[in-house]
Amino acid sequence: MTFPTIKQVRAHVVRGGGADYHDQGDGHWIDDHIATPMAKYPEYRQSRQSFGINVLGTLVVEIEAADGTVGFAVTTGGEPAAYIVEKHLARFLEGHSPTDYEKIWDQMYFGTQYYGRKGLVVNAISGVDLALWDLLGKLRREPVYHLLGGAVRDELSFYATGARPDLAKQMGFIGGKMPLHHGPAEGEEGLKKNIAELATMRERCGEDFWLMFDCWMALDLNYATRLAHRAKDYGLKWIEEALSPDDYWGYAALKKAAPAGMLVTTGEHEATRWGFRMLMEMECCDIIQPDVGWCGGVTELLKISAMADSRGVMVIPHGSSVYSYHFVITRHNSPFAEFLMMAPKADQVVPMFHPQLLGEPVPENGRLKATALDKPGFGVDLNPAVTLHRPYTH
Ligand SMILES: C[C@H](O)[C@H](O)[C@@H](O)[C@@H](O)C(=O)O
Ligand SMILES: [Mg+2]
Repeated sequence: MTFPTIKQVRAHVVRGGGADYHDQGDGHWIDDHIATPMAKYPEYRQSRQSFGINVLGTLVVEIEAADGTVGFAVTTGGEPAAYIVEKHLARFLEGHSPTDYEKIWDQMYFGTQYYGRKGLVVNAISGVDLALWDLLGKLRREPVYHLLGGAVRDELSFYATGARPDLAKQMGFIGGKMPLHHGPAEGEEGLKKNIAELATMRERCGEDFWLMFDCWMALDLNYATRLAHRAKDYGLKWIEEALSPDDYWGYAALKKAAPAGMLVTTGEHEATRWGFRMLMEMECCDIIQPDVGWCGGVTELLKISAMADSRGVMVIPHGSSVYSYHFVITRHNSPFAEFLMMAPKADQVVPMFHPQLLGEPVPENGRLKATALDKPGFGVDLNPAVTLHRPYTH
Protein backbone atom coordinates (compact mmCIF):
# COMPACT_ATOMS: atom_id res chain seq x y z
CA MET A 1 0.00 0.00 0.00
CA THR A 2 1.60 3.27 -1.06
CA PHE A 3 0.84 6.48 0.83
CA PRO A 4 0.87 9.97 -0.68
CA THR A 5 3.96 11.85 0.43
CA ILE A 6 3.76 14.99 2.54
CA LYS A 7 3.43 18.01 0.29
CA GLN A 8 3.41 20.90 2.76
CA VAL A 9 3.55 21.67 6.48
CA ARG A 10 1.85 24.90 7.60
CA ALA A 11 1.82 26.56 11.03
CA HIS A 12 -0.91 28.99 12.07
CA VAL A 13 -1.77 30.94 15.18
CA VAL A 14 -5.10 32.03 16.68
CA ARG A 15 -5.92 34.20 19.69
CA GLY A 16 -8.61 33.74 22.32
CA GLY A 17 -9.27 30.35 23.90
CA GLY A 18 -8.54 27.23 21.91
CA ALA A 19 -5.55 25.09 22.75
CA ASP A 20 -3.99 27.88 24.85
CA TYR A 21 -6.89 27.37 27.21
CA HIS A 22 -5.49 29.81 29.78
CA ASP A 23 -6.18 32.58 27.25
CA GLN A 24 -9.65 33.38 28.62
CA GLY A 25 -11.66 36.52 29.29
CA ASP A 26 -12.04 38.30 32.65
CA GLY A 27 -13.82 36.58 35.51
CA HIS A 28 -12.86 33.04 34.51
CA TRP A 29 -12.15 30.66 37.41
CA ILE A 30 -8.89 29.62 35.69
CA ASP A 31 -7.40 33.06 36.32
CA ASP A 32 -8.80 33.80 39.78
CA HIS A 33 -5.99 34.17 42.35
CA ILE A 34 -4.48 30.74 41.61
CA ALA A 35 -1.19 29.98 43.39
CA THR A 36 1.86 29.95 41.12
CA PRO A 37 5.65 30.29 41.44
CA MET A 38 5.13 34.00 40.60
CA ALA A 39 2.75 34.57 43.53
CA LYS A 40 5.74 35.57 45.71
CA TYR A 41 5.45 38.86 43.80
CA PRO A 42 2.24 40.59 45.00
CA GLU A 43 1.74 42.30 41.65
CA TYR A 44 1.48 38.88 39.97
CA ARG A 45 -0.63 37.13 42.62
CA GLN A 46 -4.22 37.81 41.50
CA SER A 47 -3.93 36.86 37.84
CA ARG A 48 -1.74 34.38 35.99
CA GLN A 49 -2.32 36.37 32.81
CA SER A 50 -0.59 39.30 34.52
CA PHE A 51 2.71 37.39 34.38
CA GLY A 52 1.99 35.98 30.93
CA ILE A 53 0.50 32.49 31.25
CA ASN A 54 -1.34 33.14 27.98
CA VAL A 55 1.46 34.95 26.17
CA LEU A 56 2.11 32.19 23.62
CA GLY A 57 -1.37 31.53 22.28
CA THR A 58 -2.49 28.57 20.18
CA LEU A 59 -0.46 26.79 17.50
CA VAL A 60 -2.31 25.06 14.67
CA VAL A 61 -0.23 22.66 12.56
CA GLU A 62 -1.56 21.50 9.18
CA ILE A 63 0.12 18.73 7.18
CA GLU A 64 -1.10 18.38 3.59
CA ALA A 65 -0.45 15.17 1.66
CA ALA A 66 0.09 15.04 -2.11
CA ASP A 67 -3.47 13.77 -2.59
CA GLY A 68 -4.90 16.83 -0.81
CA THR A 69 -5.70 15.11 2.48
CA VAL A 70 -4.92 17.44 5.41
CA GLY A 71 -4.15 16.35 8.95
CA PHE A 72 -4.05 18.98 11.67
CA ALA A 73 -3.57 19.44 15.40
CA VAL A 74 -3.66 22.25 17.94
CA THR A 75 -1.46 22.88 20.97
CA THR A 76 0.11 25.71 22.95
CA GLY A 77 2.88 27.62 21.22
CA GLY A 78 1.73 30.56 19.15
CA GLU A 79 4.11 32.48 16.89
CA PRO A 80 7.43 31.23 18.29
CA ALA A 81 6.28 27.64 17.83
CA ALA A 82 5.02 28.48 14.33
CA TYR A 83 8.49 29.79 13.50
CA ILE A 84 10.10 26.53 14.67
CA VAL A 85 7.61 24.44 12.67
CA GLU A 86 8.02 26.40 9.44
CA LYS A 87 11.74 27.24 9.55
CA HIS A 88 13.07 24.07 11.17
CA LEU A 89 10.74 21.07 11.51
CA ALA A 90 8.97 21.15 8.10
CA ARG A 91 12.15 20.00 6.30
CA PHE A 92 11.96 16.61 8.07
CA LEU A 93 8.44 15.95 6.73
CA GLU A 94 8.02 17.41 3.25
CA GLY A 95 8.60 14.84 0.52
CA HIS A 96 8.44 11.95 2.99
CA SER A 97 5.74 9.42 3.81
CA PRO A 98 3.46 10.11 6.79
CA THR A 99 4.06 6.48 7.80
CA ASP A 100 7.65 7.42 8.71
CA TYR A 101 6.56 9.04 11.99
CA GLU A 102 9.29 7.36 14.06
CA LYS A 103 12.09 8.67 11.82
CA ILE A 104 10.40 12.05 11.55
CA TRP A 105 10.10 12.32 15.33
CA ASP A 106 13.76 11.34 15.79
CA GLN A 107 14.93 13.96 13.31
CA MET A 108 12.67 16.69 14.79
CA TYR A 109 13.94 15.99 18.31
CA PHE A 110 17.64 15.53 17.61
CA GLY A 111 17.62 18.27 14.98
CA THR A 112 16.46 20.74 17.67
CA GLN A 113 18.15 19.14 20.70
CA TYR A 114 20.78 21.86 20.81
CA TYR A 115 18.13 24.41 21.74
CA GLY A 116 15.05 22.35 22.61
CA ARG A 117 14.54 19.19 24.71
CA LYS A 118 11.59 20.55 26.69
CA GLY A 119 9.03 23.38 26.68
CA LEU A 120 8.20 25.36 23.57
CA VAL A 121 10.26 23.31 21.12
CA VAL A 122 8.74 20.01 22.26
CA ASN A 123 5.29 21.66 22.16
CA ALA A 124 6.01 22.41 18.49
CA ILE A 125 7.26 18.85 17.87
CA SER A 126 4.14 17.53 19.64
CA GLY A 127 1.88 19.63 17.41
CA VAL A 128 3.55 18.27 14.29
CA ASP A 129 3.41 14.69 15.60
CA LEU A 130 -0.30 14.97 16.46
CA ALA A 131 -1.07 16.42 13.03
CA LEU A 132 0.83 13.49 11.50
CA TRP A 133 -1.29 10.96 13.42
CA ASP A 134 -4.43 12.85 12.36
CA LEU A 135 -3.27 12.61 8.73
CA LEU A 136 -2.46 8.90 9.09
CA GLY A 137 -5.92 8.24 10.49
CA LYS A 138 -7.55 10.16 7.67
CA LEU A 139 -5.51 8.34 5.02
CA ARG A 140 -6.28 4.98 6.63
CA ARG A 141 -9.88 6.07 7.33
CA GLU A 142 -9.53 4.98 10.95
CA PRO A 143 -9.70 6.81 14.29
CA VAL A 144 -6.30 7.26 15.90
CA TYR A 145 -7.24 4.99 18.80
CA HIS A 146 -7.57 2.09 16.33
CA LEU A 147 -4.01 2.80 15.16
CA LEU A 148 -2.85 2.62 18.80
CA GLY A 149 -4.21 -0.86 19.44
CA GLY A 150 -7.92 -0.26 19.96
CA ALA A 151 -10.07 0.36 23.02
CA VAL A 152 -9.32 -1.67 26.16
CA ARG A 153 -12.63 -0.54 27.72
CA ASP A 154 -16.04 0.55 26.37
CA GLU A 155 -15.91 4.08 27.71
CA LEU A 156 -13.74 6.77 29.25
CA SER A 157 -14.49 8.06 32.74
CA PHE A 158 -13.37 11.53 33.76
CA TYR A 159 -12.54 13.61 36.74
CA ALA A 160 -13.16 17.35 36.32
CA THR A 161 -10.69 20.17 36.94
CA GLY A 162 -12.22 23.43 38.04
CA ALA A 163 -13.35 25.64 40.87
CA ARG A 164 -16.57 23.70 41.55
CA PRO A 165 -16.04 20.03 42.39
CA ASP A 166 -19.50 20.06 43.99
CA LEU A 167 -21.07 20.83 40.61
CA ALA A 168 -18.76 18.30 38.92
CA LYS A 169 -20.14 15.61 41.21
CA GLN A 170 -23.69 16.51 40.18
CA MET A 171 -22.59 16.23 36.52
CA GLY A 172 -21.43 12.65 37.02
CA PHE A 173 -17.66 13.12 37.13
CA ILE A 174 -15.66 10.67 39.27
CA GLY A 175 -13.77 13.42 41.06
CA GLY A 176 -12.96 17.11 41.25
CA LYS A 177 -9.51 18.72 41.10
CA MET A 178 -9.43 22.18 42.63
CA PRO A 179 -6.90 24.88 41.78
CA LEU A 180 -4.89 25.83 44.89
CA HIS A 181 -5.47 29.54 45.55
CA HIS A 182 -2.84 30.41 48.17
CA GLY A 183 0.90 29.74 48.19
CA PRO A 184 3.75 30.06 50.71
CA ALA A 185 3.91 33.85 50.33
CA GLU A 186 0.52 34.08 52.04
CA GLY A 187 1.79 32.13 55.05
CA GLU A 188 -0.26 30.26 57.60
CA GLU A 189 -3.33 32.37 56.85
CA GLY A 190 -3.24 31.27 53.22
CA LEU A 191 -2.72 27.64 54.19
CA LYS A 192 -5.77 27.82 56.44
CA LYS A 193 -7.81 29.30 53.56
CA ASN A 194 -6.72 26.43 51.29
CA ILE A 195 -7.84 23.89 53.85
CA ALA A 196 -11.09 25.75 54.49
CA GLU A 197 -11.89 25.57 50.77
CA LEU A 198 -11.19 21.83 50.80
CA ALA A 199 -13.33 21.38 53.91
CA THR A 200 -16.22 23.20 52.26
CA MET A 201 -16.02 21.04 49.17
CA ARG A 202 -15.73 17.86 51.22
CA GLU A 203 -18.88 18.90 53.09
CA ARG A 204 -20.72 19.53 49.82
CA CYS A 205 -19.42 16.43 48.00
CA GLY A 206 -19.68 13.83 50.74
CA GLU A 207 -17.08 11.33 51.90
CA ASP A 208 -16.35 9.23 48.81
CA PHE A 209 -16.01 11.76 45.98
CA TRP A 210 -12.42 12.24 44.88
CA LEU A 211 -11.05 15.67 45.75
CA MET A 212 -7.58 16.79 44.62
CA PHE A 213 -5.46 19.95 44.79
CA ASP A 214 -3.66 21.24 41.70
CA CYS A 215 -0.74 23.33 42.99
CA TRP A 216 0.68 24.39 39.61
CA MET A 217 4.38 24.37 40.68
CA ALA A 218 3.70 26.97 43.39
CA LEU A 219 4.98 25.38 46.61
CA ASP A 220 8.14 24.47 48.47
CA LEU A 221 8.67 21.08 50.09
CA ASN A 222 7.87 22.20 53.60
CA TYR A 223 4.63 23.95 52.62
CA ALA A 224 3.54 21.03 50.41
CA THR A 225 4.19 18.58 53.23
CA ARG A 226 2.20 20.68 55.72
CA LEU A 227 -0.62 21.16 53.23
CA ALA A 228 -0.78 17.41 52.50
CA HIS A 229 -0.95 16.49 56.16
CA ARG A 230 -3.66 19.08 56.91
CA ALA A 231 -5.59 17.97 53.82
CA LYS A 232 -5.45 14.33 54.85
CA ASP A 233 -8.23 15.00 57.34
CA TYR A 234 -10.50 15.87 54.41
CA GLY A 235 -9.58 12.87 52.30
CA LEU A 236 -7.48 14.64 49.66
CA LYS A 237 -6.83 11.96 47.00
CA TRP A 238 -3.78 13.56 45.44
CA ILE A 239 -1.59 16.62 45.61
CA GLU A 240 -0.61 17.65 42.09
CA GLU A 241 2.45 19.44 40.76
CA ALA A 242 3.33 20.93 44.13
CA LEU A 243 6.96 21.77 43.22
CA SER A 244 9.03 23.00 40.29
CA PRO A 245 9.15 20.39 37.48
CA ASP A 246 12.96 20.39 37.81
CA ASP A 247 12.92 19.60 41.54
CA TYR A 248 13.06 15.79 41.19
CA TRP A 249 14.71 15.63 44.60
CA GLY A 250 11.90 17.60 46.22
CA TYR A 251 9.25 15.36 44.69
CA ALA A 252 11.08 12.24 45.90
CA ALA A 253 11.11 13.72 49.41
CA LEU A 254 7.44 14.79 49.20
CA LYS A 255 6.40 11.31 48.10
CA LYS A 256 8.12 9.91 51.20
CA ALA A 257 6.70 12.61 53.49
CA ALA A 258 3.13 12.56 52.21
CA PRO A 259 0.47 10.94 54.39
CA ALA A 260 -0.01 7.21 53.78
CA GLY A 261 -2.52 6.69 51.01
CA MET A 262 -2.31 10.20 49.56
CA LEU A 263 -1.03 10.20 45.98
CA VAL A 264 1.66 12.59 44.72
CA THR A 265 1.26 13.43 41.02
CA THR A 266 3.10 15.55 38.47
CA GLY A 267 4.34 15.66 34.88
CA GLU A 268 2.23 18.06 32.83
CA HIS A 269 5.27 20.32 32.32
CA GLU A 270 7.69 17.40 31.85
CA ALA A 271 8.71 16.22 28.38
CA THR A 272 10.07 13.16 26.53
CA ARG A 273 10.86 9.62 27.67
CA TRP A 274 14.01 10.92 29.34
CA GLY A 275 12.20 13.43 31.54
CA PHE A 276 9.62 10.88 32.60
CA ARG A 277 12.31 8.25 33.17
CA MET A 278 13.86 10.68 35.66
CA LEU A 279 10.50 11.16 37.44
CA MET A 280 9.98 7.40 37.69
CA GLU A 281 13.53 6.28 38.52
CA MET A 282 13.77 8.90 41.29
CA GLU A 283 10.34 7.73 42.52
CA CYS A 284 8.94 11.26 42.42
CA CYS A 285 5.26 10.45 42.04
CA ASP A 286 2.51 7.86 41.97
CA ILE A 287 0.85 9.07 38.76
CA ILE A 288 2.51 10.80 35.80
CA GLN A 289 0.45 13.38 33.90
CA PRO A 290 2.08 14.16 30.54
CA ASP A 291 0.24 16.53 28.22
CA VAL A 292 0.27 14.85 24.81
CA GLY A 293 0.48 18.28 23.16
CA TRP A 294 3.54 19.23 25.23
CA CYS A 295 5.47 15.99 26.03
CA GLY A 296 6.37 15.03 22.45
CA GLY A 297 3.08 13.90 20.95
CA VAL A 298 1.58 10.43 20.58
CA THR A 299 4.78 8.90 19.22
CA GLU A 300 6.64 9.88 22.42
CA LEU A 301 3.73 9.24 24.79
CA LEU A 302 3.63 5.62 23.60
CA LYS A 303 7.23 5.23 24.86
CA ILE A 304 6.56 7.10 28.12
CA SER A 305 3.45 5.02 28.80
CA ALA A 306 5.22 1.70 28.19
CA MET A 307 7.99 2.71 30.61
CA ALA A 308 5.35 3.62 33.20
CA ASP A 309 3.41 0.39 32.62
CA SER A 310 6.55 -1.67 33.30
CA ARG A 311 6.78 0.07 36.70
CA GLY A 312 3.08 -0.11 37.56
CA VAL A 313 2.77 3.69 37.28
CA MET A 314 -0.51 5.18 36.06
CA VAL A 315 -0.45 7.62 33.13
CA ILE A 316 -3.31 10.13 33.37
CA PRO A 317 -2.57 12.70 30.68
CA HIS A 318 -3.07 16.37 31.49
CA GLY A 319 -6.30 17.61 29.91
CA SER A 320 -5.76 17.79 26.16
CA SER A 321 -9.15 16.93 24.71
CA VAL A 322 -9.30 14.38 21.88
CA TYR A 323 -5.52 14.01 21.87
CA SER A 324 -5.63 12.38 25.29
CA TYR A 325 -8.98 10.58 24.80
CA HIS A 326 -7.70 8.58 21.80
CA PHE A 327 -4.68 7.56 23.87
CA VAL A 328 -6.26 6.85 27.25
CA ILE A 329 -8.94 4.53 25.80
CA THR A 330 -6.16 2.23 24.51
CA ARG A 331 -3.99 1.96 27.66
CA HIS A 332 -4.56 -0.38 30.60
CA ASN A 333 -2.51 1.89 32.87
CA SER A 334 -4.65 4.91 32.00
CA PRO A 335 -7.90 3.97 33.75
CA PHE A 336 -9.45 7.45 33.64
CA ALA A 337 -8.95 10.85 32.05
CA GLU A 338 -9.00 14.56 32.93
CA PHE A 339 -11.63 16.98 31.72
CA LEU A 340 -10.89 20.68 32.14
CA MET A 341 -14.04 22.69 32.88
CA MET A 342 -13.65 25.63 30.55
CA ALA A 343 -16.96 27.35 31.38
CA PRO A 344 -16.03 30.54 33.29
CA LYS A 345 -17.87 29.47 36.46
CA ALA A 346 -17.06 25.74 36.00
CA ASP A 347 -20.83 25.19 36.05
CA GLN A 348 -21.34 23.47 32.69
CA VAL A 349 -19.57 21.12 30.31
CA VAL A 350 -18.19 22.90 27.24
CA PRO A 351 -15.62 21.58 24.74
CA MET A 352 -12.11 22.10 26.13
CA PHE A 353 -10.70 23.83 23.06
CA HIS A 354 -13.87 25.86 22.38
CA PRO A 355 -14.38 27.62 19.97
CA GLN A 356 -11.56 26.22 17.90
CA LEU A 357 -12.76 22.73 16.93
CA LEU A 358 -15.91 21.38 15.34
CA GLY A 359 -17.08 17.96 16.54
CA GLU A 360 -15.04 18.04 19.77
CA PRO A 361 -16.63 15.35 21.98
CA VAL A 362 -17.43 16.08 25.63
CA PRO A 363 -18.26 13.74 28.51
CA GLU A 364 -21.91 13.08 29.30
CA ASN A 365 -22.50 12.21 32.94
CA GLY A 366 -18.73 12.13 33.29
CA ARG A 367 -18.35 9.42 30.66
CA LEU A 368 -17.55 9.16 26.95
CA LYS A 369 -18.12 5.99 24.92
CA ALA A 370 -15.22 4.77 22.79
CA THR A 371 -17.60 4.79 19.82
CA ALA A 372 -17.84 8.59 20.18
CA LEU A 373 -14.28 8.64 18.83
CA ASP A 374 -15.15 6.60 15.71
CA LYS A 375 -14.20 9.15 13.06
CA PRO A 376 -10.99 9.27 10.98
CA GLY A 377 -7.93 10.73 12.69
CA PHE A 378 -8.77 12.57 15.91
CA GLY A 379 -12.26 13.12 14.55
CA VAL A 380 -12.43 16.89 14.77
CA ASP A 381 -12.31 19.75 12.29
CA LEU A 382 -11.07 23.31 12.52
CA ASN A 383 -13.87 25.80 13.04
CA PRO A 384 -13.81 28.00 9.91
CA ALA A 385 -15.23 30.85 12.02
CA VAL A 386 -11.91 30.95 13.92
CA THR A 387 -9.48 32.95 11.79
CA LEU A 388 -6.09 31.34 11.25
CA HIS A 389 -3.02 33.52 10.72
CA ARG A 390 0.15 32.08 9.17
CA PRO A 391 2.93 34.31 10.47
CA TYR A 392 5.82 32.55 8.73
CA THR A 393 6.35 30.53 5.54
CA HIS A 394 9.27 28.48 4.22
C1 LIG B 1 -6.05 24.28 37.13
C2 LIG B 1 -4.56 24.40 36.99
O1 LIG B 1 -4.16 25.57 37.68
C3 LIG B 1 -4.12 24.53 35.56
O2 LIG B 1 -4.74 25.67 34.99
C4 LIG B 1 -4.46 23.30 34.74
O3 LIG B 1 -4.30 23.56 33.38
C5 LIG B 1 -3.57 22.10 34.93
O4 LIG B 1 -2.63 22.19 35.96
C6 LIG B 1 -4.38 20.83 35.07
O5 LIG B 1 -3.89 19.87 35.68
O6 LIG B 1 -5.49 20.81 34.47
MG1 LIG C 1 -2.17 20.25 36.78
